[in-house]
Amino acid sequence: MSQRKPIVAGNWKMNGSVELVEEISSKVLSQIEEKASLIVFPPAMLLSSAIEKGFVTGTQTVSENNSGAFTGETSAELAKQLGAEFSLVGHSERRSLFGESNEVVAKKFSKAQENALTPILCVGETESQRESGETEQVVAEQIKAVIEHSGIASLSNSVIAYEPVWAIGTGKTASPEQAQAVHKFIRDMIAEYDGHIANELRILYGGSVNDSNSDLLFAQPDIDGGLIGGASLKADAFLSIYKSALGNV
Ligand SMILES: O=C(CO)COP(=O)(O)O
Repeated sequence: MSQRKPIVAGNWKMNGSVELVEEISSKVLSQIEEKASLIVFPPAMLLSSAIEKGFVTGTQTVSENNSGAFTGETSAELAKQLGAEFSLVGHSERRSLFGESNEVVAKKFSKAQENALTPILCVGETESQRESGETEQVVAEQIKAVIEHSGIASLSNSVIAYEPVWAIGTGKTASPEQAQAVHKFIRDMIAEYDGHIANELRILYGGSVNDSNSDLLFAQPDIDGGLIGGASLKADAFLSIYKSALGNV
């Protein structure tokens, strides 16, 4: 069991509604305890509603630019003004559907921090990369791109989410042992730069987490909570996953 405060984060992707913000807030917010954080990442259009209801929030991505002629982009500066506190960067859907390279993700990470948003850096391998034994190399490269761009100290004010691409939205969760092995690899890799940062860093697991597998996943020594997709859209399941995190501290 770690001293790190766990996080249960809900990535709504392009789902949800004003009604869902209301429903989840009314069922979940009264159950929040100091010892574990709950964060929601709604679509940008619902950010204000979620903040008004009292959620701790973040954006699902940020632009690597501050402002200007970038139609459709999400500004870290404006998100901060609205009251957002976090931003996902490098989610695998952004990498695969919107062509975000490790270098672009590193710029977004730094733009989030420049605007006092805490980045949650998403990393993870595809199924074919796992099958060919490249998991550690892929994850290491994704993290090293950020270290090269912003320095190792930048990780002290960030969170990492390990989300194997093959487990996202597929119902194929990584086993607690498989997830723990990669989380430990990430922590050990960062410890080679700075042991203190590695020890303090929260590393979340994401990929088909639900209220039946969250207990065992969160009990692993290097898993500090979860980044939840589909199950974060259902108030009861999301609450029960949050309670798994509470149960592990
Ligand atoms: O992508 C995810 C969270 O960012 C995981 O999604 P699922 O929980 O729906 O697999």
